Amino acid sequence: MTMPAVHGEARTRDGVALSFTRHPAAEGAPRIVFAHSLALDRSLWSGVTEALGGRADMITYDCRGHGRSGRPGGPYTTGQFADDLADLLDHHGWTDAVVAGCSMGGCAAQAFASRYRHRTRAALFVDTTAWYGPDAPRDWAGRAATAREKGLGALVPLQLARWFGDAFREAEPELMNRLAGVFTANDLACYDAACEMLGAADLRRSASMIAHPATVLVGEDDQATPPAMARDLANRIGDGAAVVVPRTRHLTPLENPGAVAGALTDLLERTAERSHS
Ligand SMILES: O=C(O)CCC(=O)CC(=O)O
Repeated sequence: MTMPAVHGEARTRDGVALSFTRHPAAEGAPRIVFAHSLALDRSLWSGVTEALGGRADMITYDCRGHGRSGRPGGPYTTGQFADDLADLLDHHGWTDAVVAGCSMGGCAAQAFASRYRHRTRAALFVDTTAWYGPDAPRDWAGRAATAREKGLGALVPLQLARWFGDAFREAEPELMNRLAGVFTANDLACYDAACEMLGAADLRRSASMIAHPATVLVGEDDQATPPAMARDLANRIGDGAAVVVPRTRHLTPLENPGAVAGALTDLLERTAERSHS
């Protein structure tokens, strides 16, 4: 049975309000926390939480500097985003959880799974990477500069095309409008700080410290964090990871929530088997 969602606010150790939604489930259900991608918000995961409703106790939230959460100035780091996740779990009295993250949220999830190994039951990394490559600091600084000089609206056509293929964009005009609204509602300084964080992110060594059941899911047409980057991440993960490649682009939780829910279901089964063996 699906219970009503609960909305609330948790405080991080440095006093930032994190706005969250909890989708409760019966006592003993697996616990999953979801981190979203750059310049979007927790609604990225709506289709996935709907698909898993009642089968897992789930928390989605807006990362610092995003959505309805606090908007502190930078610099931002993936370690700080990992600490935010830990503080969110503390707020709910969760000692551990399955952590799922998409793109920027996938970097936060990687940082969490290596920094808080004892609090990670399993990890799902979606459309993400351990490292954006040698040109990343310059590329991400360029993205932030465009936003500062021309406004976030100038980036919307690029973003939509990076997130989804032509056919999906054409079939989902309302979703595209909604996402453009979420994207342009961001605070420029926070967007800048998040871009700088992604440019500087290098989680390649920490990936080897991840020693939990893990799945790396990547859209076969993802041009932001392509399948080669995802495979590199999977190969670096301590115990190895399952790799799932649906026919999507960069935001699989929106384009094919069923594929993400299926990967999570499989991951939960593998995690349960491992804890019984
Ligand atoms: O739009 C891009 O080129 C990359 C976006 C990205 O990887 C960060 C994110 O979506 O969180």
